[in-house]
Amino acid sequence: MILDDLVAATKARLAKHQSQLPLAALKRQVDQLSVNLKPDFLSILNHPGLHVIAEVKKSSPSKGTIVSSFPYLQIAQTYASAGAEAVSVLTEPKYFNGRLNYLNEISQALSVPTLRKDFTIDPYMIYEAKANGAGIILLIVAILDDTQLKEYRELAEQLGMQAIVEAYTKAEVGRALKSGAKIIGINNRNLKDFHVDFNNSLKMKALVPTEIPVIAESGIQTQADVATLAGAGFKGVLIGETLMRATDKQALIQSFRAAADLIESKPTE
Ligand SMILES: O=C(O)c1ccccc1NCC(=O)[C@H](O)[C@H](O)COP(=O)(O)O
Repeated sequence: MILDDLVAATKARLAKHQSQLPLAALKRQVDQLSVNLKPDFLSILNHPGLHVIAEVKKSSPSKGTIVSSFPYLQIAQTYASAGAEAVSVLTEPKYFNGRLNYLNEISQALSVPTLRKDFTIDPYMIYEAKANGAGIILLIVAILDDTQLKEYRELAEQLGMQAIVEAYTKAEVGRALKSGAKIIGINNRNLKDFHVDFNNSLKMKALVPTEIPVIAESGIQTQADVATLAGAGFKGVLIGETLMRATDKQALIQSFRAAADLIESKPTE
């Protein structure tokens, strides 16, 4: 099963990183970082409207190579100048062709927060995210136990970051809420078989109290999709493949934002 493979590969990578840079040394790097002046992601989501989180992703397990040309910094800069309010950067190397240095360079270049998109399985990876400039990490409910979910989110917050706690099923949404998640991501992609169902996020959103911002993730393709999610009360959309394949990324992000704004400005009946 792909999720097991992803976790196994992450464990091997983690062990390698820990032997190259022990946790104590990584913590010292984090202690020496200058103060983060970027907007806080939770405050961004709490502003009215739907916020676009645009993803920098070269490959994926479900699609293989998405783009052959990958000027990651330029792509991230285009996203931010088009109005994306956060940029997600894949750092998983084996299945997504991601790199930590992409996160580092993009974080340094942008004034919007960056998400370390990876399979967080150990506190070490949270310090690594911080050391490489991330303002947000991802915690996937399906690969963490209840104690890890709570402790890893709290560690991220202590380090001045936010955690998106990602759920796919009703039970996972329940566990995300129980763990005290302040931001919930609902995936439309089943990470066990890659199947994407756009309606999954719409169904699961109803289980989350309205005061907790919810982000819809995966398989978002059109202005109509974005409008539907805005109308359903989502606070964010995480969009990867559609943007990566777009020739005019700026125009596409602007059209998504316009579609969301149109719904926001409609008077309620
Ligand atoms: O994208 C995949 O194939 C994938 C497979 C297994 C685990 C995670 C996977 N993707 C990570 C993501 O969550 C997406 O990159 C993100 O939600 C954006 O999705 P999309 O807009 O469909 O590229």
